[in-house]
Amino acid sequence: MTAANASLNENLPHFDLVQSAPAKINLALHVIGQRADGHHLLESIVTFADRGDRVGLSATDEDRFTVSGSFACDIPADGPAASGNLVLKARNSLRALLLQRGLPARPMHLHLEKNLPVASGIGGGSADAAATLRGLLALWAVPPFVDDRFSDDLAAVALQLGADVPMCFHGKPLMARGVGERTEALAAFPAFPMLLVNPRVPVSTPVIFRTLTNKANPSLVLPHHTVAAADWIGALAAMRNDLEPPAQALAPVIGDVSQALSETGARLARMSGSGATCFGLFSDEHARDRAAEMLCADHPDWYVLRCFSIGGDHHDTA
Ligand SMILES: C[C@](O)(CO)[C@H](O)COP(=O)(O)OP(=O)(O)OC[C@H]1O[C@@H](n2ccc(N)nc2=O)[C@H](O)[C@@H]1O
Ligand SMILES: Nc1ncnc2c1ncn2[C@@H]1O[C@H](COP(=O)(O)OP(=O)(O)OP(=O)(O)O)[C@@H](O)[C@H]1O
Repeated sequence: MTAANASLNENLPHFDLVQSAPAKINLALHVIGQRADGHHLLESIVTFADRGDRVGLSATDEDRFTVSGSFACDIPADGPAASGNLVLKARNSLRALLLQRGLPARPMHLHLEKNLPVASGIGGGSADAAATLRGLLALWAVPPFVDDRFSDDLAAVALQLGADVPMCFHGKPLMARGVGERTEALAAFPAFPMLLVNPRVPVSTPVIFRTLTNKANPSLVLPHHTVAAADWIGALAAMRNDLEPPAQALAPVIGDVSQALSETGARLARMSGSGATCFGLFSDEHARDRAAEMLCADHPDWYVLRCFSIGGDHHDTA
């Protein structure tokens, strides 16, 4: 398992290292089966926004955890509840893995800047966990090949933290399979001007999977040939998010969000993950910004984030 690059960030200047934890977007998500343990088998085209949460890390004498950001109030962060935070779960799991091998994992101050809405289908908690793993691997100076099994054990730790954590650890456009743990880079995948819109209704992932009735949908067909950036939108439009019907049944406003995105000029609008956030892909930045202004004026209570989706390592511009 290889991690996306670490990045220093000027807005959290007091930390030794700042890792970005970008929003994850399921551009298409097909549910094609179910395992005996109840987990669903998925095929998903996933990309990431250039915006998200941030995790600051600094070596210190005693472990600490602090939070800030617009959505800090919505996550477990204080007292015993804090141990349920995916940042601390990630730290504890990685530390246990290193200690098993006799490697040090010294105390750390971890700070989470929570900018993404919680339980919103854009993998905020998973992104935070993946960013924590990346940052700790760097600051704990874990040698790239601890032993033969380390990479497999690290992958297992990531998956145990959440089905979305392996893809967030990868951090670049990808095709995910299995329950989300098998990732394959989409190196030529384009970047798009994008809006993320959430009606501020939290949606529980387990509830959506539980209420899903159609568990054996047609497979996702990736284009065989190299697709020009602009043609990807057409290819994606022929795909689906199979979690959208159960999510809309639970939160009908998701349909309103998707429709509003289409009506304001999105070339493709769809729900991400288990909802309720919907993404809109736009032909250019101006069209995206006009749409954002209209959506904010018509729905002042919705969360609207202007961003770009990131492209693969070898992408052309859309
Ligand atoms: C909907 C997606 O976001 C798409 O990327 C993911 O499949 C969900 O990823 P996640 O939020 O990290 O999910 P987890 O925290 O691992 O799982 C929450 C619950 O969702 C259900 N779950 C999750 C993933 C999966 N492939 N099948 C499932 O049935 C299980 O009931 C599980 O207990
Ligand atoms: N750092 C964290 N950020 C967000 N949620 C967290 C965090 N730690 C624990 N949680 C808990 O995880 C649950 C899911 O939150 P999250 O925001 O990751 O959901 P999501 O965006 O729907 O994820 P996905 O797209 O992976 O299904 C919430 O109940 C929340 O309380």
